[in-house]
Amino acid sequence: MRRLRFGLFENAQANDSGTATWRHPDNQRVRFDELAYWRDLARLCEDARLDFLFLADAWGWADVNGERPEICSVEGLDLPRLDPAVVASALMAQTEQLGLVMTGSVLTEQPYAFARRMASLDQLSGGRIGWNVVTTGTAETAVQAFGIPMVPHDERYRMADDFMELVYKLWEGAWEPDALVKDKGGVFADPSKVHRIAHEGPYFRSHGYGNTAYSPQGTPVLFQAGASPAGRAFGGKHGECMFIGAGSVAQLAEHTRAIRAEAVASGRSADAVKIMSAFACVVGKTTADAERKYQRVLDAQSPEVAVASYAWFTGLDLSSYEPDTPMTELHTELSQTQVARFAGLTVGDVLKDWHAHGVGAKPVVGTPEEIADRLCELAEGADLDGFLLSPVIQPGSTQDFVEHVLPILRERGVAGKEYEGATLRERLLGTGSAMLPAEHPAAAHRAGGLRRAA
Ligand SMILES: Cc1cc2nc3c(=O)[nH]c(=O)nc-3n(C[C@H](O)[C@H](O)[C@H](O)COP(=O)(O)O)c2cc1C
Repeated sequence: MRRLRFGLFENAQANDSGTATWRHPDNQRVRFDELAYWRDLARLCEDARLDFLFLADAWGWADVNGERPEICSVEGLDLPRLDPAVVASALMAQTEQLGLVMTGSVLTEQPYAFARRMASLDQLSGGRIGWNVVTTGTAETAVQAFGIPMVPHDERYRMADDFMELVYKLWEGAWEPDALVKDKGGVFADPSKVHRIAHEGPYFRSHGYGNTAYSPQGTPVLFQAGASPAGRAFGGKHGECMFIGAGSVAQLAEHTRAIRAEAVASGRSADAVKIMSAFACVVGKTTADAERKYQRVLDAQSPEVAVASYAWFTGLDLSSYEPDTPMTELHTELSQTQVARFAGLTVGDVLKDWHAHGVGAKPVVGTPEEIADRLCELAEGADLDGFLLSPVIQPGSTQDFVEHVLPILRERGVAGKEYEGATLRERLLGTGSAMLPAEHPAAAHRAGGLRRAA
């Protein structure tokens, strides 16, 4: 079996994934607004040699009939949060090798400013930055906050394509990697390696010079998690690493086949995209012990969050439908995945279940051996390249995984013991280069001879 990659899913807010676990006595997530919480967590990841810490993000909030329900404040469901770029920036100083991946939205960001922010992070971290490209699941409320028009689901992916082309020009084409000479007796930068860029796209335009020079990776490692047909096509074209939700071997295998087929359709090789599934687990000394531990997590959560939480991700108010309405009758311009995954169920079923794990799936609950077995079964059966550990509570879930499950995976030779490669791209993609490979669409925007040499 191939060597698997591991990342930790995080979110700079008190709760995660549409659940409200903050009341659990051992859950430290409620300290998301303290630097010490993030420092300790990042060091835990780095000491365990996890490949990266991922900071998810959302701009929007839950909206039911034009109002943010009170339960959202009572349970800290959707807001408040911190900016992931600021958290990543703080954490690069607390770590030396850990990859730092953050979500950034093509709907709300300005590409020129965003390109500079990411290049700055990549520069100062020595090439440890990844960007999870999202079109924003919570778009309907986010656009109100930004005072911009709503863009329908599939069009947001066309907008994303345009955004990518512009940031590729800035990251790959504006400054050549060896443009900075810094020779005090000669030149600071070689003018022949600094290029004017021009972009006149359907959504974005920019003319002029890049505000930052070529960073260690040029383009940060590109992550993507769209699961709708438009999302998969976008991921197959641009993504280097795709996140998929948790599921059965058959469900995950269907996802990986579709994503790899999209990569091939975009002229890339099937394994150019590394696919990581979200994975939550509750570890116990015995299966019964783990079940008890999980029950305490469930008991800490209020079922009242379900309506608001589902509306946050989909804009749909499930309380306004008859409970026996089939989920297939519902449509959203927000996260279509969160409707499609419940195809065989009714509105009532989803309302009963959603508060327990929100966008996530039920965790694997068991002994370290049972969890390691399940991870191996999923990876092998569904052609996965790794897992994104989704903690149930923090830092307990991460500690349990690192102390009890990871050593078993190492013994089996499926998890690495040391970081290999200096940059996040070299480590995750095994490309032997910090730069994107020549077959990736970004490489077409590279300036001069570097494009051919890549
Ligand atoms: C592991 C994982 C992490 C995700 N992180 C984010 C995130 O941080 N922000 C966000 O808006 N959507 C996030 N998503 C959702 C997707 O990126 C995508 O926006 C959503 O599924 C809607 O697009 P779709 O209809 O194409 O699936 C995540 C999905 C998965 C599986």
